[in-house]
Amino acid sequence: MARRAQTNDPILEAKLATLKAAITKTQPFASGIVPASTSDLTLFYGKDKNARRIENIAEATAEEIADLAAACDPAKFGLNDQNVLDESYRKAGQLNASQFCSTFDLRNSGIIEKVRDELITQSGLKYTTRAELYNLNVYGPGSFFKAHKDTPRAESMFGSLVIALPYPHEGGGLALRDDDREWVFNFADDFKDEAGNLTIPYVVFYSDTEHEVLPVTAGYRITITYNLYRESYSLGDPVSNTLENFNDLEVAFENLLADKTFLPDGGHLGFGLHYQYPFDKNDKDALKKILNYLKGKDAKLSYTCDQLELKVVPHLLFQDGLTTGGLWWSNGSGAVLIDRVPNLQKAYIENGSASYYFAEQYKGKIIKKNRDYEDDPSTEEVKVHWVVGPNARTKMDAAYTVYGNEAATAFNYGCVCLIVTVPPYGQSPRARAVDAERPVANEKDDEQEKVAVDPGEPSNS
Ligand SMILES: O=C(O)CCC(=O)C(=O)O
Ligand SMILES: [Fe+2]
Repeated sequence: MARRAQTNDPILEAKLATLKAAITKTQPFASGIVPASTSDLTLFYGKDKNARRIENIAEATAEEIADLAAACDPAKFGLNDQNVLDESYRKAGQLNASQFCSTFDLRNSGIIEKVRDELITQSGLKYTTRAELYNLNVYGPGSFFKAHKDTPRAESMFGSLVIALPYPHEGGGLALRDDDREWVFNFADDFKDEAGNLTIPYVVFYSDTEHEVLPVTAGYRITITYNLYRESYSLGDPVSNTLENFNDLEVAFENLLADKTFLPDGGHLGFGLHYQYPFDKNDKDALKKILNYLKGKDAKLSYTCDQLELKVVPHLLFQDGLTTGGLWWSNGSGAVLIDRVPNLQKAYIENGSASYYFAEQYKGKIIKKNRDYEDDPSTEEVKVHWVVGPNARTKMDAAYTVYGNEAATAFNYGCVCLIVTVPPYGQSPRARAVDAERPVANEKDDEQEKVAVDPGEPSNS
């Protein structure tokens, strides 16, 4: 059978584009400076009973800093599930949380409130943050840490915080990258405020944001890192609704739902998520839980769907012809969405199709038939209209090969799509027309959905 032509309906495409345009860019970080009094700047460190003490790091002598640098271990990094020492990738000294103590008082510094205001509530979320002390890093001349993401240590880990102790150095910018955007923070420029008072600069970012420490050219760059965990959670902080542009997406959705020519028989909208999410590889229900800890604009999308009572289900996308967890899936360009975390250890398909395997084993939805199985009538193809097409982040192989700051253990970043179900026009008045009642609850069960047969193909965007 000839390949069916893709249903490229320019009017529909234009409508989907209005939704995409309303998903505004958000920053993956918050940054600033906090005042530092001399009582914040004492550092104790050591690996034996005789800990050393630097009274005021800002005034430390060269000997004191040399002694600190000598006490550090060479920092490793995580390549998949191994901790690797490779000074062409990461060259720095490190002490772990049991080997140093700083008098800097994070809890009273105001940084946690900044995280709340700038990273959490702006997405329509509300949760408290627990910060766990992680490492002290000492970068002397020639030290650096190449591009990586921070290894998630739990499902609830969302952020990484770096503070810099005010010791002079040159170079060593912290670069953050998000798609085609890059920000570089030179902490050494921020050790004093305009009035000349000592300050501590910080950057807090979603841990899956690619970042890099550029080479230090002089002096010592001394940072303390913390892992940030989400503690209690609830949707919809009213504060966020007052933010500019916050409702753009809701309005765009409402306009489409009120338009009777927009998917009159209902359908599925696909959104490749912008961020990656840690989930427990051994918890098959882990995927559903990510709705509780989305970040930035992903959280805003789910919040908006919740407001409109649209059903949202997280899925993983597998495509044929990709390596996944070291396995090579067959060619044939099929694609499948599954709504649970598969056991990749068990999944070995020598000559078959990954999409068919996942469809069968995990009740996946084939969104594009493998060429070799095209005539197989047993499988329906589900049409997904991609608002934000699956991208590099949405591919599972990206999730299973990771440069992290520590070896991955039980948690992996997953690349997740949200599939939003649009009810047929007139069937769900709350969803389809702004001021009507809505009959169906926004259930998040794992039942297979009944879907229309319609050929489809994910598009890259
Ligand atoms: O020292 C820094 O600025 C960041 C260190 C880092 O990225 C890490 O420890 O994972
Ligand atoms: Fe890092």
